[in-house]
Amino acid sequence: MAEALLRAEHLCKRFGGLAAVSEVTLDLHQGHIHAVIGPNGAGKSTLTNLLSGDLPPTSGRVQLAGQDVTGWSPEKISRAGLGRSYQKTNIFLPFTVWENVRLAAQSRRQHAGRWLHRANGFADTNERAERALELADLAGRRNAVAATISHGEQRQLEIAMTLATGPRVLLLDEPLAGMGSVEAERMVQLLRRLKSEHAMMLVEHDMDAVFALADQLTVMVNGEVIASGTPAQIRADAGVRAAYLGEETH
Ligand SMILES: Nc1ncnc2c1ncn2[C@@H]1O[C@H](COP(=O)(O)OP(=O)(O)OP(=O)(O)O)[C@@H](O)[C@H]1O
Repeated sequence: MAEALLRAEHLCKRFGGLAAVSEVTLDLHQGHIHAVIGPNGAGKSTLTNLLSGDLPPTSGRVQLAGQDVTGWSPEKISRAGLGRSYQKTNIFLPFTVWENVRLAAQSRRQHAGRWLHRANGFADTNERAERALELADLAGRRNAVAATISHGEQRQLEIAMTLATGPRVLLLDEPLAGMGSVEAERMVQLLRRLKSEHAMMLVEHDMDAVFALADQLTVMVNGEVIASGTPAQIRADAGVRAAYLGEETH
């Protein structure tokens, strides 16, 4: 397999006496979805925050496309190619779908200051926003005010805003949360479409979606990885069934 686009090595995060993330090592590869699952409080959100730069690790390293990005700010990590969607929405509700995506695309251009570069920068930004809108299947809703679109469409918009920053690595935090079955299926199709061009980490509680999408799963319990492997390996893992999956795999 080609070199990982993102690599976490021996990541640890302590909050006082609590080890929220302990010695987590994982790789994300282009064209693969790596799902991270585990019960509430397992450390999945903390791990996501460590990879995106929202939290500094207590120890361990994060490499993005071969570069050590440990301790970098979220903005710098975003410019280096990592896109993250949040559980709590970043959408500006009074703005249209297009305005939200355009603003997200523009956030990548804050260092392109010189007037000579402006015209090109403007075209690039619009192009990236347009492509993100299409990838997220929202082109037909571009003029709708964000507050008026459905919950499922708002989650699509959040993905579109992440895509507009031009990431190679996507960290998706519960993209199916609160969705009905039709919306969930649409999101599963969307994530499938995004897979070939990105390395993706998916944190998700919907096990049907996880097992439908993931190429690899890492299972966390109490901050530790208790298993990592293909969906078939994880389904068959006695430790995982006992600790977490048991009831859902009957
Ligand atoms: N800022 C913080 N300060 C102190 N403890 C924290 C902080 N953030 C998370 N924790 C604790 O770290 C542990 C892991 O939490 P985390 O939110 O990462 O779990 P999770 O797997 O994402 O859970 P969920 O599925 O409910 O979102 C929990 O015990 C939580 O209470």
